[in-house]
Amino acid sequence: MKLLTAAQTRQADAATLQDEGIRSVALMERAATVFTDWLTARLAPTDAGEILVLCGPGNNGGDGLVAARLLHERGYRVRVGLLPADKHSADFEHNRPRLPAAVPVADWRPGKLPPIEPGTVVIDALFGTGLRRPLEGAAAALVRHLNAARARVVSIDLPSGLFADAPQPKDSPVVEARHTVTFELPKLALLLPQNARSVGRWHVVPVGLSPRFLAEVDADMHLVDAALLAGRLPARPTFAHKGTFGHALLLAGSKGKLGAAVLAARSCLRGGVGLLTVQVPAVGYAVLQTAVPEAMCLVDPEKNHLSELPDLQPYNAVGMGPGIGQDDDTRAALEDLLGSARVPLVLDADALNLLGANRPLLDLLPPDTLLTPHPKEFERLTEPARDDYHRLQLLRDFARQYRCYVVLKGAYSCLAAPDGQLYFNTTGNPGLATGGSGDVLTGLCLALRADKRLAPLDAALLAIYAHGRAADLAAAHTGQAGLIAGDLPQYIGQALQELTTAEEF
Ligand SMILES: NC(=O)C1=CN([C@@H]2O[C@H](COP(=O)(O)OP(=O)(O)OC[C@H]3O[C@@H](n4cnc5c(N)ncnc54)[C@H](O)[C@@H]3O)[C@@H](O)[C@H]2O)[C@@H](O)CC1
Ligand SMILES: Nc1ncnc2c1ncn2[C@@H]1O[C@H](COP(=O)(O)OP(=O)(O)O)[C@@H](O)[C@H]1O
Ligand SMILES: [K+]
Repeated sequence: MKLLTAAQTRQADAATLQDEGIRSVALMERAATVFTDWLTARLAPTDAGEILVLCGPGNNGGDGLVAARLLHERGYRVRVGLLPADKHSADFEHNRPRLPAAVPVADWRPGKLPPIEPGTVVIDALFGTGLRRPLEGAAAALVRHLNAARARVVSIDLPSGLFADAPQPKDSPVVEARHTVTFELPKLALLLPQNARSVGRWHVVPVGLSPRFLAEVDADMHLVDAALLAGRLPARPTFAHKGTFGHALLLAGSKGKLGAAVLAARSCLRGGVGLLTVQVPAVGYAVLQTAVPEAMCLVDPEKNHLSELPDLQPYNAVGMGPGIGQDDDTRAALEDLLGSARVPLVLDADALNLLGANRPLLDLLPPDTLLTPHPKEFERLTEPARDDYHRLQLLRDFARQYRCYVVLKGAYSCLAAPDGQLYFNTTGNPGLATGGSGDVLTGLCLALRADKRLAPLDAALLAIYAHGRAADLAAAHTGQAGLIAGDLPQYIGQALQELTTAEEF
């Protein structure tokens, strides 16, 4: 699925009107109806009390007016507060007189803002994708007043005050919603940690935007969902043998961090690799052979840390990083790997920290290398980001400059491709916020990069999605708090199976 900018969202609206030959008030009616359906499915009239609908001057306010009318018709008690404005959109003007007389309407002016009782259900229809500048004056006063009340706020399309795809100044107010019900596609703003307090939980409701436009529009941001991945993971052929899926080499572990090697190795195997060899420092030999008997084990000459590479000739992909520490010898081995590898690389954790501490090594990164930093590791590779939007820009620039794939990990992990496209993952849950879950991702990335049938982009997309999906499957049994990284590998097979393309008839 594509992610649209605010400008593209406006174009999508216009294309929908044109393709369907309808007027914009009809689309507004449709949007407000699906919003109202969403709300009434979750909130009975008896639990709602009197719902307050706060309307701005544009089409977001128009949606609010229609929702107020529909809620009244469905037996809810409703009142409307209007933000005073010199000018209103045509569709707002169209719907203002259609409010039933039984719905009280008042202008909500600064200095005379009525109290909002705690627990009141408030529909925030002040501003949506048409916000042009940060809120100030009457709008800012109203939003501050609303945020001070401990209301149950549901925002239509976007929390008012938030730009759909750009940061706002820190001191400009934004509605703090419990739920944001957004139309057709999520907006970038909903995916970023810095907006979590405003967005609450977000939900997408369909308004039937032009499928033609959505197929044709040239987006540079995408959501990684099952539809995007359809057809990217071929079934295992009947006469497959272990060579079909590649031989991976994993360089992982140091004294006290052998667990990272074990987790990544198990994950790589569950990811479907044909053969796996793990090189660990001597201290890890018995650990690896016992914990992961399916993997072959090479022993580094050093006892406690990695110091050199084996002959790379047999391998189809090499992964390095989980638990390796940052010894000078290990840095030398990484440098050797960057200089000599002729197969896909996956770099994570301390391999990234070593790159960050030795920036000239970045120029040795082979094209199509897959890096999986969390935000702190990414900062070490680049620079501190001013905000989440700036971090995405740095991510995009980095992937372009080094022609590599970079997964910025977290909720809605973002993969940047060498062509500057961004892909936001939709699977996973906060149960993944536990030590070792990143090591599991590394192992899975390595397995899919070793599979010669997969393009680099597809391998990376499949890995981040299946990793999160495995966590969702695991959490159904363990709960989020009880989820540990060691639970994840056993669900990777199911996660991948769900994505596997059935053989065509
Ligand atoms: N255009 C369409 O066909 C549809 C639009 N929809 C709704 O329309 C919204 C977008 O509507 P609009 O484009 O009218 O935009 P908004 O309603 O989000 O805001 C635009 C209005 O606010 C004013 N404004 C912008 N920034 C301001 C600021 N900082 N301070 C004070 N006033 C400010 C503008 O002058 C304009 O009157 C969407 O978010 C969605 O809720 C839905 O009805 C679906 C269909
Ligand atoms: N709140 C969250 N929601 C979804 N995924 C998350 C969340 N927190 C962490 N993750 C995922 O968990 C993994 C954590 O990786 P990382 O920070 O490297 O952990 P570690 O170093 O302990 O292995 C990443 O894949 C990240 O996307
Ligand atoms: K809104």
